[in-house]
Amino acid sequence: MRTPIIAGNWKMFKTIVEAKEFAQNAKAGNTSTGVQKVICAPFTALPALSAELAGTDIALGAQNMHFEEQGAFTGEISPSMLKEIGVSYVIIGHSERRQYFNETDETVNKKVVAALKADLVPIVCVGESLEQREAGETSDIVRTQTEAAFSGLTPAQVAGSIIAYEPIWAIGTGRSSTAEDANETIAIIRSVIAEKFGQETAQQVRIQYGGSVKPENIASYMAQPDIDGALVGGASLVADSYLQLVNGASQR
Ligand SMILES: O=C[C@H](O)COP(=O)(O)O
Repeated sequence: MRTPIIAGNWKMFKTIVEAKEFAQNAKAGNTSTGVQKVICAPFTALPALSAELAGTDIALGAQNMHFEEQGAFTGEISPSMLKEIGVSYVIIGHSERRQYFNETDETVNKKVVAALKADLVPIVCVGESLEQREAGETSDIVRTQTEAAFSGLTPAQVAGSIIAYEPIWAIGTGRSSTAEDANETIAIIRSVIAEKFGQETAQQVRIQYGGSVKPENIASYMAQPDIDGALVGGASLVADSYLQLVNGASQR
């Protein structure tokens, strides 16, 4: 049985003061068990969150990192810098980074390799645009992105990673994929993992859905057999809403 995982992706929201306030509220209302909880915050808020959330079961994630350990890469953050401040997860290949910051399948792969080497759990994002969906290319796109992201890795490394299926047209739009459609594409991603790394790995790797997930619809996603949680943007910004998502996932 795969443990559900609810990861909040705050994107470029929250100052340190706002992040601390979230952490205090989340700690006060955090009663659910059986769900892995992760908050992926802006770099600047991570040290304060690390201190506030110490001793809780809410883990910290970053939203990006460089694949090199150090070097002349102005503005970048390395895997060990994240580890040093108590980060355990890192989102890699989010569609916003692919779209606005030149992230490619090749850099995604390098980052996944570097994250695992540094003992960070990568949350690898894949997903199609509306144009690609309407052209019937969804399964080809997620196949290509999944194969590329995990190229050269061992089955154990893949089993320990998280995949987030996020159809780009559903991100921040309020237009979520139906739970059935999301499950269908996630099952395709799982079958790609099975082909490349074996059935056992495919049954172990956790695959989230992301795109306009809210407390009101989380249960419908969690009721699907292949959906193991959610990567949530907007609805993870308020502690009460984030905890409701966690509660929804714990009732699976
Ligand atoms: O990483 C999270 C996703 O981009 C989803 O964002 P959203 O929940 O605001 O649609």
